[in-house]
Amino acid sequence: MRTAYSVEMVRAAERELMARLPDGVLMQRAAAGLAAACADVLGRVYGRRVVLLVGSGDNGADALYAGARLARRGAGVTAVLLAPDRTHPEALAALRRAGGRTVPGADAEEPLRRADLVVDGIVGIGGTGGLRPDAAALVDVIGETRAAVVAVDLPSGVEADTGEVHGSAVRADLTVTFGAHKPGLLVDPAREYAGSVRLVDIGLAFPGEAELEALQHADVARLLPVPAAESDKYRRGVVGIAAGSSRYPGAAVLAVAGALRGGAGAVRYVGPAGDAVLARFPETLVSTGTPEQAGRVQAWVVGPGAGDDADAVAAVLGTDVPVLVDADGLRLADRDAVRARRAPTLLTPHAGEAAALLGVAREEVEGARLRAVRELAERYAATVLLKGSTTLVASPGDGPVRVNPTGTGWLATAGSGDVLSGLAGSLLAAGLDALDAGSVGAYLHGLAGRRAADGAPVGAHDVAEAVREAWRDVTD
Ligand SMILES: NC(=O)C1=CN([C@@H]2O[C@H](COP(=O)(O)OP(=O)(O)OC[C@H]3O[C@@H](n4cnc5c(N)ncnc54)[C@H](OP(=O)(O)O)[C@@H]3O)[C@@H](O)[C@H]2O)[C@@H](O)CC1
Ligand SMILES: [K+]
Repeated sequence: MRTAYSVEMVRAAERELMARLPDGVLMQRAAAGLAAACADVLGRVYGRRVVLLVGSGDNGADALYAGARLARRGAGVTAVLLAPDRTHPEALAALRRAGGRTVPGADAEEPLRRADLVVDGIVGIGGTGGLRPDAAALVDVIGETRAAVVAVDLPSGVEADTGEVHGSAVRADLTVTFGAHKPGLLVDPAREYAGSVRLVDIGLAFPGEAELEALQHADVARLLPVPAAESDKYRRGVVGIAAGSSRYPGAAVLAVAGALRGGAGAVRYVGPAGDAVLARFPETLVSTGTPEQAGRVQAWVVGPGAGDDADAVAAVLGTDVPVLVDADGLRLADRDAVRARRAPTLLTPHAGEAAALLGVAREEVEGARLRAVRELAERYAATVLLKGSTTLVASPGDGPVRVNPTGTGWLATAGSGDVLSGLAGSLLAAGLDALDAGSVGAYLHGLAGRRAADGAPVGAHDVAEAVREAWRDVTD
């Protein structure tokens, strides 16, 4: 499991460790890791031109100490001091001893334009709000150069705890982060500014819960249902799909396609698209009538392509088995009925649907995904999977939010969400709890999207087909 910790927890871990170590040890560990990463980016250090952007805090000090290491290996290092009077004195002295030179912020443009590498030490976890104007002006210049950009701890200007970006921020090729990932490094839009992320272990220990968790192959393999020798379809779980309409029969087919690959023992379909479903998947148990009249089901998926069938949504919410609500179902679901449920409920909105549920603009959700997903989970007293450029899954309360690491832009294709709802619903029927079903479903779905795309556009149907390949990848 990969984890990310809030600034508050990183600070607490830092205090605890610093109390037991001589002064400056942590910063030297950070600087050594940072310098090594910069050397990797440069390939050859000797003779290369490195510009450090140095703010007034310890983030700038890390940059200075790493710059000193690079200067000792023959790089030409120039430090741009944004706050010359408040620069970390020892770190500055170390850079000067190593032969580095300094310039004030006003003279940054010329060295920046000639740089091979820019090290962003403007601000780290101590930053709040967007960058100040002098720092923001430098960011604009970096954007015009060919230099590689390495961010220290975080790209300056992004919010460490939320992944929000207010105003301009540094766009890095690589972010070297210390002690733990910060939430912003894993959540868009900030994640996109971070480039690739390298974690330098400086010895911090975290007794409490993480803010974010990202499943890895081994975690998913552990959670995936495996049929036992004596399994029958009911023990493996039957998932009911109440989806599709005469206008959107395809949504039903795709949800069933996902459900068949999710590990349930059987898929039951209820709705007006039974013929289309059977034509494609003869193994489906199709019933006409309402969800209450269908046979035994261990979890329901309701909503994809459902049009205005509010009765089906209400009927499914009234059952005492786990329920996944997606697409039209989200609009039709009564909030109090969701809140009143005792069995697990998983809502799977994309940003537009989440915005409608929260009564805000879509951009607001996209700019603050973590906040939006937690807020929805509280309001609905349900687990919420927020789809998009970073898919997040949150249950009510303060526990860690799951962030999906396998997403790909290729999944932004019509019907892809229907496949995910079937897949995650199937995992619910197989006995996973809502947080696990949502995050394992998103993981497999993302991997399947990558597998199916392999660098070229895909349709949702291809993604469903590739889920088995993804499953094998994970359990291999
Ligand atoms: N945690 C650890 O274990 C370790 C942490 N380490 C390192 O320490 C870093 C944290 O250092 P930190 O606490 O000194 O804060 P930091 O990020 O440098 O920023 C504070 C300065 O920035 C300024 N400033 C604020 N907002 C701003 C803005 N929007 N735009 C521009 N400027 C802004 C603010 O100025 P002021 O408000 O005072 O004018 C203040 O002086 C951390 O990220 C990591 O790199 C490692 O060395 C080793 C172990
Ligand atoms: K930084």
